[in-house]
Amino acid sequence: MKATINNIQIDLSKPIDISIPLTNNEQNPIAWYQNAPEIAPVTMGDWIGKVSEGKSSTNFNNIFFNPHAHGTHTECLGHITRDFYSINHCLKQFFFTAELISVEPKNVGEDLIIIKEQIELALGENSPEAIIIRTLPNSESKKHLNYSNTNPPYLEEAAAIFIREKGIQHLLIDLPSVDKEHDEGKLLAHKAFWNVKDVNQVNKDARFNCTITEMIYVNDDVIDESYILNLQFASFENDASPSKPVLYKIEK
Ligand SMILES: N[C@@H](CC(=O)c1ccccc1NC=O)C(=O)O
Repeated sequence: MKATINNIQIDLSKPIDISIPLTNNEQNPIAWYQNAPEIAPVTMGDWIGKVSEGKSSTNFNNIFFNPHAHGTHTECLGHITRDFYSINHCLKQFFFTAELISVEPKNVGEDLIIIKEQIELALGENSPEAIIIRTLPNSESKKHLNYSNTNPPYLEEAAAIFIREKGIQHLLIDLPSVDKEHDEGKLLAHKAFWNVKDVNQVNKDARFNCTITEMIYVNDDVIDESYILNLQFASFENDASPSKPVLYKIEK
């Protein structure tokens, strides 16, 4: 099935899924000092919600997980504000022009940092609605890592300001955070991207409709270029929700 969006043609039968599957074992990626997610049958007395156990006609699992800690998720500025803002209210459109770029974070002291100049160079003249940042090296282990206390790479504040000033509304990255793991709550890149000046009293010109998606994984065979992004998430009324970003190649 092909679709033409403005003058752009995409093939809906060729989705490129850049989400990470969520499982209930140690193979699942983990961040922020959590244990693995739990997916297990409901039990009531000696009844167990699992067909293979012989008592239930259906498989009927409870799931316990944390959107920020356990995989691909999309968040709104409610992630850092005193007041409650929900991703389900902030994000009401789901198709965007997008640019995939690959960058190798730079060694600065003990940190690995993505700097403004790298984003600027990789974007060139492009002004997409969404930017997808694939960090190099692009090890498959990103789908299984326990990031806790590993000080993963992050975006410098100037890079986040640059992305905001470019008018880019959606930022997707294959790391657990756009900010340094232990930063005493400074959250410089989050604040810069959303233009949040005071988390206790959100300014009117904060970017309420902009989102950050973390812990994606983009396979090596997907090349850096322009795509159409379909950014979907489960309709949780929460600052963040597990999400399923999907790319479509632009057919020339
Ligand atoms: N860096 C923050 C913590 C932080 O960023 C964070 C903590 C728990 C869950 C998610 C977090 N950030 C996600 O982008 C701090 O050190 O206070």
